[in-house]
Amino acid sequence: MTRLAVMGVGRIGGEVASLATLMGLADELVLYDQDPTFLRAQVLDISHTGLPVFLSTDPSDIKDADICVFAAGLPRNPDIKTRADLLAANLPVVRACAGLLDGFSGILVTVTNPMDINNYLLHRLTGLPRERCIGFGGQLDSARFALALHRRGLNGPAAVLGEHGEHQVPVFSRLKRPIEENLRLEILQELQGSSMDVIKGKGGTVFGPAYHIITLLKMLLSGTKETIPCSAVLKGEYQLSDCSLGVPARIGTDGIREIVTWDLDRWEQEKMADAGAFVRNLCRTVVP
Ligand SMILES: NC(=O)C1=CN([C@@H]2O[C@H](COP(=O)(O)OP(=O)(O)OC[C@H]3O[C@@H](n4cnc5c(N)ncnc54)[C@H](O)[C@@H]3O)[C@@H](O)[C@H]2O)C=CC1
Ligand SMILES: O=C([O-])CC(=O)C(=O)O
Repeated sequence: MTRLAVMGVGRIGGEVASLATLMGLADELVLYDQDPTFLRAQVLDISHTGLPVFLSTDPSDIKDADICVFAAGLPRNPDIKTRADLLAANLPVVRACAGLLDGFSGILVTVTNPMDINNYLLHRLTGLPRERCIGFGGQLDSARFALALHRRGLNGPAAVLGEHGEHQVPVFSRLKRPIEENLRLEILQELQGSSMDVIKGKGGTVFGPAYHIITLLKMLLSGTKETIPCSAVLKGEYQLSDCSLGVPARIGTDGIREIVTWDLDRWEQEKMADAGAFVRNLCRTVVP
């Protein structure tokens, strides 16, 4: 029996709950949202698939979930420039929802922006071990990076580390040929703006994130031990601590099995250090 909880069943949470049902990933879904009318509508809509999934809206069922996807809170609109600008608005949401995770011992997948800071905050507020707190965003950024490379006729493993935000760190040193600084900066700038193009056009990103969240859930449920970029609470890895940041991590049924150390080049090391400093400073403002 697999129980999946989704907190915040809007654009992202709703799509994940729907896809998980369609793909038969969970036997039980616990859905939670602050808007009871909307929550009821989402539950009814999923139930009308007729698929054999037990649906609960009782928040006390969240604590027994195997995995909880946290997607509650405000998304960006074209007036909100960076994901970090959502921190103040989503802080009360994270604090309120952390209370519902009392006694939860499954794996928490944090999606709500600013995701890295929220993942760290939820780790601290819930006391969940860091291996069970996975911040989602690196897979999505990496897919966008792969597209940017492909458009330029470049190939190779595309991975983005660092912040899920302005301080993202595309890893160029693992590509087949050296990439000079100007092109790196051009691609970085393109990646920084890629989700805003979707937000401006349709109100928010959904298909891309939902696909990669589902892929992550499948990894967690099957234990394939793949290495993916995701945000992890760091204790000295990449010379960083007291924050959560995008790093390569081997995933298994218990969450993060190992944070993998890649040899980054000087440009990437500097960008990682900048990302770490930026996220750590924000973490300090929210963690007592
Ligand atoms: N990490 C990533 O790669 C991505 C992160 N995001 C982030 O995910 C979050 C959700 O985005 P969307 O689904 O597009 O937003 P949305 O507005 O469609 O859905 C958010 C849901 O959260 C609910 N909510 C708000 N406050 C709540 C509370 N205190 N308790 C329970 N539910 C609450 C709302 O009622 C709403 O249904 C945003 O912060 C967005 O920036 C979105 C896409 C990708
Ligand atoms: O950009 C945003 O606000 C939503 C998000 O995190 C993404 O799609 O990567």
